[in-house]
Amino acid sequence: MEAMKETVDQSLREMRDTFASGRTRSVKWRKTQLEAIIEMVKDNEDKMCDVLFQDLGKHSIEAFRDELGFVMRSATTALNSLDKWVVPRKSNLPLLFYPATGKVISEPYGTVLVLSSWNFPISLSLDPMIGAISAGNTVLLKASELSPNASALLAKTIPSYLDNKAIKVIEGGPDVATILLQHQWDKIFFTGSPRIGKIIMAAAAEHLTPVTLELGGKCPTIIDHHSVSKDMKSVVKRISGGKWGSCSGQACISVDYILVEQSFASSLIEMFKPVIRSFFGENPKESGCVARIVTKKHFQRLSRLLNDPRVQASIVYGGSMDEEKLYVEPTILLNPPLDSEIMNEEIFGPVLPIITLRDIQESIGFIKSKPKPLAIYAFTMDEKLKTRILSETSSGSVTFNDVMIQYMCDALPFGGVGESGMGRYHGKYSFECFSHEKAIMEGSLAMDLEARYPPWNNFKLTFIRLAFREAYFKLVLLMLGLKR
Ligand SMILES: NC(=O)c1ccc[n+]([C@@H]2O[C@H](COP(=O)([O-])OP(=O)(O)OC[C@H]3O[C@@H](n4cnc5c(N)ncnc54)[C@H](O)[C@@H]3O)[C@@H](O)[C@H]2O)c1
Repeated sequence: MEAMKETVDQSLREMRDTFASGRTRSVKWRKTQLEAIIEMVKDNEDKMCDVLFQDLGKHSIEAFRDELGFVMRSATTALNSLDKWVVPRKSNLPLLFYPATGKVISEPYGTVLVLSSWNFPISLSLDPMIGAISAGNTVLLKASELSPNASALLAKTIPSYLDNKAIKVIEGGPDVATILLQHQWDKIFFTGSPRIGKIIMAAAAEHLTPVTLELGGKCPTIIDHHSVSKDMKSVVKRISGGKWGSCSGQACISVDYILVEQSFASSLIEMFKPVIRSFFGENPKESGCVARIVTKKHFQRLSRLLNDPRVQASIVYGGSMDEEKLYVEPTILLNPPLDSEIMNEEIFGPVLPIITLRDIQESIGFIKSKPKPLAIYAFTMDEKLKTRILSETSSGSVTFNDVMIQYMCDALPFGGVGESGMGRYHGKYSFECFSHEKAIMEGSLAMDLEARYPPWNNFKLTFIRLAFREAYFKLVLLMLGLKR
C-alpha cells in the first residue's frame, strides 16, 4: 500500500499542476478530450463488449445500449453544447443596484475524484468524466474492483487516448478508495450504495469538499390497471424489459417491486409469463440475454433473500438459481411479507415482488412509509393519481407509463434525494455538477449613496427600508425631502 500511496500523491500533484497551468480551462482542450472519448469507445467497442461479458455476462447489444452508445451520445451532446454552456450568463440586477452589472460564470472546481460502481462500469465511469472534462477539471477515476476486466481496460485505454497529465485512472478496491479519500479533492462524485456513500461524505467533510452521491434504493412501480387496461401488454413488456433486460435487475433505477390492486394480481402474473418467455425463451439461462450476478457474494445475498421460507412461499414464477453460473432465473413473488429482508433492502437482482393493495390510491401511503426512492414509476392515465404522486411523494424522479427511460434522456437531471442520493448530472446538468457558479458583480464608482454608511439616523433607516422593498417612487420622494 506504500507504493499506492506514492502513486496517488504523484498523480494528484501532476493533476494539480496541470490544472494550475490553465490548460484544462480552454474550450479547445475540453473538446479534444471529449472527441478522444468518442474515438476511444468507437475504437474499442469489441473489447469493451468483451469485458462487460466477462464481468457481467451482458449481451453485446445490451452493453451497447446501456453503456457504449450511451457514453458516445453523452460525449457528443457535451461536444456540441459546450460553446453554449461556457458562456457567462448575464443577470438582470434590480434597479436598486444601478449602474452595477451582474453575471454568473461557470468555473471548474479543480481536481475531481470519480468513484464508480460495477453494474455499468463503462458508462458510470466515463459519463461523470465527460461532465468533469466539459467543465474544465482534471479527473481521477477509480472504477469498481468488482468489474475487474472493465476497470483494467479503462486503466489501460484512457491514458492512450486522453491527456494523461490531467486525466488518470487508478485501479483498486476499498483500500485504494480509502487512500484516495485521505487526500483533499475539489469535488467528489460517487456512484454506489448508501452505506459507502456515508463513508464518502464523512471523508469529504474533513476538507469541506462538495460531493455528488448517486445512490440506490427500492424503486416502486404503481400499476393502476383501471386506467391502462387497454395497454397492459405494453405495460408488462416495459416492466419486464426494465427488470430483467438491463443487467438482470442489478441497476439503481430498476423496478424493485410492483404495487397493484389485489383483484388484478393473478391476471398480471399470467401476463408476465409469456413476455418473459418471449424475451428469454424456455431456458433463460442459455438465452445469452440474461446478465449474470456479479459475484458469488452477491449471488449468496440474493439466495439468502429468496431462501427465507416466507419468501419461498411467495414465489409464483421462476425461483431457480445456479451458483456456479451465478444465474438467478427471472422470478416473481406475490406478497412476500413486508417485514422480510427482500422488502426492506434494495433487491439488485432479477426478482420482482408484487405487492397487492385494496385500492391503488393506497400506493401513495405505501411509498411514503419508505425512504425516498431514486425513481418512482407509475402506469396510469388518471390525472388525479398522477397529481397525488407528484405532490405527496418525494423521489429522484417520477416516470409515468415507462421505466428506466428517464436515465437516457439527458434533457432531464438524473439524481436522487434523501437516501437515494444528492446532486444530479446528465447533459447540461453534468456540466453544472462539476462547475462552481461564480457570481460576478461589476460596480461603478460614479455615485455613492450615503445611506449605506454610518453615522446612522432615521433618514437612513427609512431609506434602507424603502430600498429593501424596491419602493423607488417613495425613495425619490424621500430624497427630495417630500417624504419622511
Ligand atoms: N444512482 C446511480 O446512478 C447508481 C448507479 C449504479 C449503482 N448505484 C447503486 O450502487 C450500489 C451497488 O454498487 P456497488 O456495489 O458498486 O456499491 P459500493 O458502494 O459497494 O461501491 C461503490 C464504489 O465504492 C468503493 N468502495 C467500496 N467500499 C468502500 C469503502 N469502504 N470506502 C471507500 N470506497 C469504497 C468501491 O470500490 C466502488 O468503487 C447499489 O446501491 C446501487 O443502487 C447507483
